Amino acid sequence: MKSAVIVFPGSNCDRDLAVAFEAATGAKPAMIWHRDTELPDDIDLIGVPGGFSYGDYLRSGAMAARSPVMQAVAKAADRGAYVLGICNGFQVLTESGLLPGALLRNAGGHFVCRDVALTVENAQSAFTSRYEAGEAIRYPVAHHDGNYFADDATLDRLEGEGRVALRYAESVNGSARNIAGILNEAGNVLGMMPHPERVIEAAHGATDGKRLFEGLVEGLLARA
Ligand SMILES: NC(=O)CC[C@H](N)C(=O)O
Repeated sequence: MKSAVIVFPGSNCDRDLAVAFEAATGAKPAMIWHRDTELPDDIDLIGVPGGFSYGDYLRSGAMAARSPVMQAVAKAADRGAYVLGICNGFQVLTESGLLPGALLRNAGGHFVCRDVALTVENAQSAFTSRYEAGEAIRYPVAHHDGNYFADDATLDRLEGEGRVALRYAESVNGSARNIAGILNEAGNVLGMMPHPERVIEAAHGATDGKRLFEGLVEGLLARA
């Protein structure tokens, strides 16, 4: 099972994500610099981490989305590799067109940094298979651009196709329909603002995020 974490100038959650991938898969992920143009053909799992790529200049994730490596990420996603974008990673995935919509400035204009209550909406994706549908969980958030926006037709489609994976169970950032995480059409790309990699071991004070990574590994083993 091969995993990779993409590193942009300004990424700051790449190592946390690497620790989470290693704990779940049993092997260290390849750390891939954003200028690289290729990923191994047999890559199974790609993490697009949180942080402030390019200092959030222009729009969060906009410049990173144009990094050479993102074409390789899109190609890997096309052939079914799992792609997990967390926080800035979610912003990069919307900016690069792998996921619909956009992450706008938080309603209220403040950076929000705290644990939030979430509901698992779809427990059938590879990312959420270890949770129950409707389960209440808590992950931390830390962002200023987490206000998910899409037009009504796109939102209706996401809801209708079960592509809202996670929803805030409280008011956090003004996101349309309280959306915290969405899937692509094929279900192998997930973008989410909350940070599961920050709650995977007892020392973190909570372990709600652990099952997300375990579910992914289970999904990959089932495919093999
Ligand atoms: N923790 C993060 O990934 C921060 C994301 C992003 N740069 C924001 O603040 O909106």
